[in-house]
Amino acid sequence: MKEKNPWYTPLTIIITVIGVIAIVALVTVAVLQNRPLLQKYKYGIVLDAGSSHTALYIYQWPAEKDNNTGRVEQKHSCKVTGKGISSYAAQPEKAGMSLTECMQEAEMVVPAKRHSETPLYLGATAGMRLLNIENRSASDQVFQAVEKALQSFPFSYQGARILSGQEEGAFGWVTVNYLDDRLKQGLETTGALDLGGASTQISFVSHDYDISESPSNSMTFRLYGNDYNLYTHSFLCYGKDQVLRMALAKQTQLGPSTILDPCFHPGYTTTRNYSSLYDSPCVSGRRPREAPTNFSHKGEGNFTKCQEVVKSLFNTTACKYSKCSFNGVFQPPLQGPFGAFSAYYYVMNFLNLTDTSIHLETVKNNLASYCATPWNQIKQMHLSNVKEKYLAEYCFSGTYILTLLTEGYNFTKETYSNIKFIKKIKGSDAGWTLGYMLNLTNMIPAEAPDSPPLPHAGYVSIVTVIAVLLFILLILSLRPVWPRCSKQPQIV
Ligand SMILES: Nc1ccn([C@@H]2O[C@H](COP(=O)(O)OP(=O)(O)OP(=O)(O)O)[C@@H](O)[C@H]2O)c(=O)n1
Ligand SMILES: [Ca+2]
Repeated sequence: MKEKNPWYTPLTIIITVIGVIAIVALVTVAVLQNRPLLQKYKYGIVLDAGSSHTALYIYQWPAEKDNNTGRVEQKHSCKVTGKGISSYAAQPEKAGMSLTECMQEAEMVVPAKRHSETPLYLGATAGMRLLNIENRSASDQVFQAVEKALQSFPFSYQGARILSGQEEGAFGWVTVNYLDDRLKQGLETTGALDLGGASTQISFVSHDYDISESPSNSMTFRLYGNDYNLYTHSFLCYGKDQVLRMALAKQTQLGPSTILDPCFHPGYTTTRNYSSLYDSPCVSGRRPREAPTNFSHKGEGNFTKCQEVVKSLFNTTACKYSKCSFNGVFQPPLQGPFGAFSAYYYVMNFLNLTDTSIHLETVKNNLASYCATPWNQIKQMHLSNVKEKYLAEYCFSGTYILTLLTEGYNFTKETYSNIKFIKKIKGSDAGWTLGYMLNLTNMIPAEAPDSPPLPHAGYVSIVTVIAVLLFILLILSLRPVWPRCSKQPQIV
């Protein structure tokens, strides 16, 4: 008699079909239930009203995660044409008008249905701090004009204000460490070095930092369940444009009609106006009594002499603390890696000196030979793609940066390589704006967010494996029944 295959019984077929359908249904439910929702974004806009220029940044993050784990990233940036808003002190309405083009761009970039819920902030830094010191009512008028302009756009306007130096430094630090994913993971943090046109900031976590020594330099944060005790300081007037004024003021102290400046290339010559040079609170006290209207500014191209001029702008003798950077400002021992951005990056990138693994002496030698290059030659090489104003100043700026880092902040030839000159981190610009927005929108929680114990893919795989195992078990448990019914020995 032909033996019937027990696997082909109707019962087995029915069980198999039902089992397969059940597994498919189970896995489909698991996949669909936990599938990330269709990516929808929310947006935030921050205007960085710096001393030299204004830039607009648009950030985006997944809509369903805005309160904790979602990654905020830079979606778009727009550089406002013209100078910083503080330069419009004499005609404030123009400060507002200058923002129009970038704001219109923002209207295009942010989807219309998100406009009304998109927060819009403007933060002003050292240029407005100086204007506020110099002429309070002019600074108020600039703000009024800017507010009026920003309110005419369909976003959720959240205000325009001057950031304190501490905020500027601390938010730059938050940005760098947020983008590097160091905060969420509780890793060692990166210090932040920001060099602007009118001020410069240094911020880092130092374990040897005793807050009580200088409470005004301390900022404490609790982020993702970790406590940070941040040291931060902003030096007003030590941004590269104001330092250049101070350097020129130092050299024109006696009111000569010609100065031979070691920080500019040999053959460089221009006429400058005494009044506009001294038109800043950073130098106004030094104006010579009997100065001619103009002076002739000629280059000499001598790095060593230039460094002496720059060094003379740092007071490194007076210090009432255990340790100081310069001008009597407390600074704990430097610690960890540092990211140096904004003008640090622009200048060192132009000079091809962003590689900090190169020995500091070699960096200085390269800069010295760049400074000694005749102005004509420099123009021939770069004028086609770099603005003449920037170009003329890179020797000075490079010298200032190296002097600030070594003589000011006390980086040594050994610790210089801890610095990385950076512009962007994972597509977002390094700067204070992202940290500012994250803080104002409470997007970094103080405590570590609860996350599901398993990632989505892991969950689906485990459900699938368990379902298949159960099914096999079911089949196997039925199996002993079949041979008994079909293979019964024949009793003769
Ligand atoms: N390609 C560029 C762009 C800018 N700069 C210089 O970099 C400085 C400005 O840096 P930035 O970070 O934009 O300063 P602000 O934010 O405008 O100034 P602050 O932060 O002090 O308010 C200015 O001296 C500008 O001349 C430069 O040398 N090369
Ligand atoms: Ca800046």
